[in-house]
Amino acid sequence: MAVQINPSILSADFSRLAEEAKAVEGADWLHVDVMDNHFVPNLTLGVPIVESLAKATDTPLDCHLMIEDPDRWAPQYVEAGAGSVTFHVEAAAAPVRLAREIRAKGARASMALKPATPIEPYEDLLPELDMLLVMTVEPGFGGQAFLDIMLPKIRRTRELISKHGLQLWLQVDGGVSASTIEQCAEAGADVFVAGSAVYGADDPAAAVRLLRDQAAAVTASAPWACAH
Ligand SMILES: O=C(CO)[C@@H](O)[C@H](O)COP(=O)(O)O
Ligand SMILES: [Fe+2]
Repeated sequence: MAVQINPSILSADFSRLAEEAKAVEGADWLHVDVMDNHFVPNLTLGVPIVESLAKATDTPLDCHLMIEDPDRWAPQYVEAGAGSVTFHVEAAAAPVRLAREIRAKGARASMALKPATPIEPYEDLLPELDMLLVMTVEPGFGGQAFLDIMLPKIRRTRELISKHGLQLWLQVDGGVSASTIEQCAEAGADVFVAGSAVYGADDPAAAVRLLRDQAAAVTASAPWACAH
């Protein structure tokens, strides 16, 4: 699979969301951070805004739910138009049932791990997922510094995906920029969320292209990338 770059709308100007979404058309997905001020200490947006964004752009929506009770809420984000819905395993009561429900409703099912959550206990869940998100900052805010101590977890996750011969995508989110994306790609990530690195650039669409070229140059020689 080719590498994918998902700009995070969290770093955009919220008074011009539709324009900001259009500014990154050409990106693979638009990453939408949903925060409820309970699972994380920040409050962003919810179902009605996702519904509006889905109408405002042709780029598919990658909804990252940083909320309590995703078992109840995640299906509503599929109905709102998200093409991919990520729930946090730390918040889900029944992650397998939830992943199956998201898929049954027609979206890609994805599960996220906070920095202190290991991947190993969830090895058996991987076949239920279309994507696994390894957070490279503590969830809650854009513009934080990349946690390079997450690189071994990215590497171990890629090894587990290869060991089971799975096709699921491995996403990284938090502090991904021109100076960190290559390390993430080397470790085995193939889907890259970038907020401040894209929306903080003078030309967000060009920033997406540059990040994609950087990551692609690394994964071109990765054995797991060739197998896709
Ligand atoms: O989920 C989150 C933060 O919790 C992210 O999606 C951020 O929005 C990424 O922003 P940058 O770290 O790239 O600025
Ligand atoms: Fe996110």
